[in-house]
Formats: sequence, C-alpha cells, structure tokens
Amino acid sequence: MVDTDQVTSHFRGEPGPGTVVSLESVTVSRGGRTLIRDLDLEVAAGEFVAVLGPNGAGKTTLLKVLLGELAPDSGTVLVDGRAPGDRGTHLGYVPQQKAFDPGITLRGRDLVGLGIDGTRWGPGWPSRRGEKRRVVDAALDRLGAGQLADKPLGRMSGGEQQRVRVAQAIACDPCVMLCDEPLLSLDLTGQRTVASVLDHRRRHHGTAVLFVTHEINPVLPMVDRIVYLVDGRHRIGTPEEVFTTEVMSDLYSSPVEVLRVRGQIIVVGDTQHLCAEPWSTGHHHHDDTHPGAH
Ligand SMILES: Nc1ncnc2c1ncn2[C@@H]1O[C@H](COP(=O)(O)OP(=O)(O)OP(=O)(O)O)[C@@H](O)[C@H]1O
Repeated sequence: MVDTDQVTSHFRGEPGPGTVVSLESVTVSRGGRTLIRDLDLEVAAGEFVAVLGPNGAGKTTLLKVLLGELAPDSGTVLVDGRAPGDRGTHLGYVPQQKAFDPGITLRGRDLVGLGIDGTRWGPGWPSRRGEKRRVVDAALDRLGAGQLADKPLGRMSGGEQQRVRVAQAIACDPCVMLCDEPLLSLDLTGQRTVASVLDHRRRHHGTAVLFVTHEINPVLPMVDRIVYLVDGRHRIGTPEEVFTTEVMSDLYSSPVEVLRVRGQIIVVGDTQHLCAEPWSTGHHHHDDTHPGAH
C-alpha cells in the first residue's frame, strides 16, 4: 500500500527550490462534505501531475483552490511562491468545457489575446500591438488552430473551441497550467496536439501541469505523478505506485482489480471509477467489464 505520508514525506515546511505549487495540510469542504483532507503536495517545475477520481470527488475543487477562487478550510497554498489568485502569477487555466453561446462574436484571436491582457502580465505587456499579435498567432499555431484566428467562437465546433482555449492558456507563458479535462470533445488528432503542446511546455519551459482527467491512458506516458481523490481520501504517487489492486481497493473501500494490457491501465470493479481507455476510442464505455466513469 502506498502510504500518503511516506510518498509525500519530502515535503515539510518551506517549499523546495523549483517548486511551483505547494499545498501543506490542505483540507477543503464543499456543500458540507470534506472533499480533500490533509493534502500535502509539492509540484516541481516541469512536473506533470494527473488529478483523478470519480465524479464529484473534488478535482475541479482542487483547481479552484489553486486559482484562488475557493479558500480551503485550513492549510497553506502557494502557487509560484504567491498566494493563490495573485495577479502576478503566470498561470494558464483551461476550464472544464462548456460550449460558448452560439451568438458570441468574439473571435479566436480575441480569446487568446485575453489570456495575455489578463492581469497576469501586468498592464502594458506586450507593450506593442504587433508583439501581442505575434504571441497570439504563435499560440494558435502551436495548437494547429491558425485558421481559427478570425472565426467567431460561437461558430466553432466544441473541439475547435477547446484548441483555442488551450492556446489562450499557453499564451501568457505560464509557469503552471491547470487543465480541467482538456481532451474532452477533441478528436484523436486534437488530443495528441493538446497533449504534445503540454508536454513540450513542461519539458522546454519548465511549466508545471496539473491535469484533471477521467482517462489516464491518453496521457500515461507523460504522467510523473497522480493525485487520486475518492470520497475525502487521497493517494499521491507515480502511476506504478497508485495503480495497484491494493491501493485502488483501499481508496474505493471496495474490491477493485487493476490490469495492464498492452501498456494501458484498466481498472475493473463494481464501483464507479476511472476508465482507462486507449487513444483510439475517444468515448466512454458503460459496461461492467470496462467500467466507464460516466
Ligand atoms: N458551488 C458549489 N457549491 C457547493 N458545492 C459544490 C459547488 N460546486 C461543486 N460542489 C460540490 O463539490 C463536490 C466536488 O465537485 P467537483 O466539481 O470538484 O468534482 P470533480 O471531481 O471535479 O467532479 P467531475 O468529475 O464530475 O467533474 C461535488 O459534490 C459538488 O456537488
């Protein structure tokens, strides 16, 4: 069994050098339920952390705490050495997907530009309009979305909107990216593009990535650590440490079996949990042998 204290025992007191996100003894409740209890977590520059758990476990809640939108009941939270929500923090956020209103006339370029205008860079950056345009175009290009620059958001497909959202999140050159199920509604190419953009950012720019997902397999090759939340309990560790029959059964308080098939993780049990799907399916299953999360 992975003991939470053991896995996180390196974290005591001050965040270490290169730490981008640190949480110490963080407890968060919502609607009268404690979702996160005594969470200790340090995320290093360049680290890719997947946040997993069933519906309602508190994954989005954890991101909201890091964004400064929600205060924990207790504990200490720092993002790039600052209090969450500090305007000086270079933070990229890809919110849980919600379609834009079809009537919205804002264009792709405008949305990405907002990621730069946002107060994070402080007023006046980039000071020249040409420079801003270059940064916006580069961000869209990275997502293979150059052709969406002048398209109104309301007339984009869900997947196109998602690419533009990710472009917006990287445009401010973030030191941390908080991504809430960013692969949803993307086709295979879109999923690969987004995953590789995130991987490139963390490798070449030291961006720490917190990635909320229901499906570990599409990002498994780049995941350094997992934070797995279930019903107020959590486990932190590498995929090898967390995805074991013992740890998962303990987390779910119910017998769960973890299988590895051709490099993919499959979780089998009679409780609602993570569905581990291959890249190619792109949709959720709902049967007992390959239990879909939703
Ligand atoms: N504004 C709110 N006020 C009170 N409770 C809330 C609020 N938003 C969410 N909750 C509750 O907090 C719990 C955690 O929600 P959260 O969105 O963090 O879960 P999640 O793990 O991201 O779930 P999902 O996989 O469904 O996205 C849920 O039980 C939810 O009902």
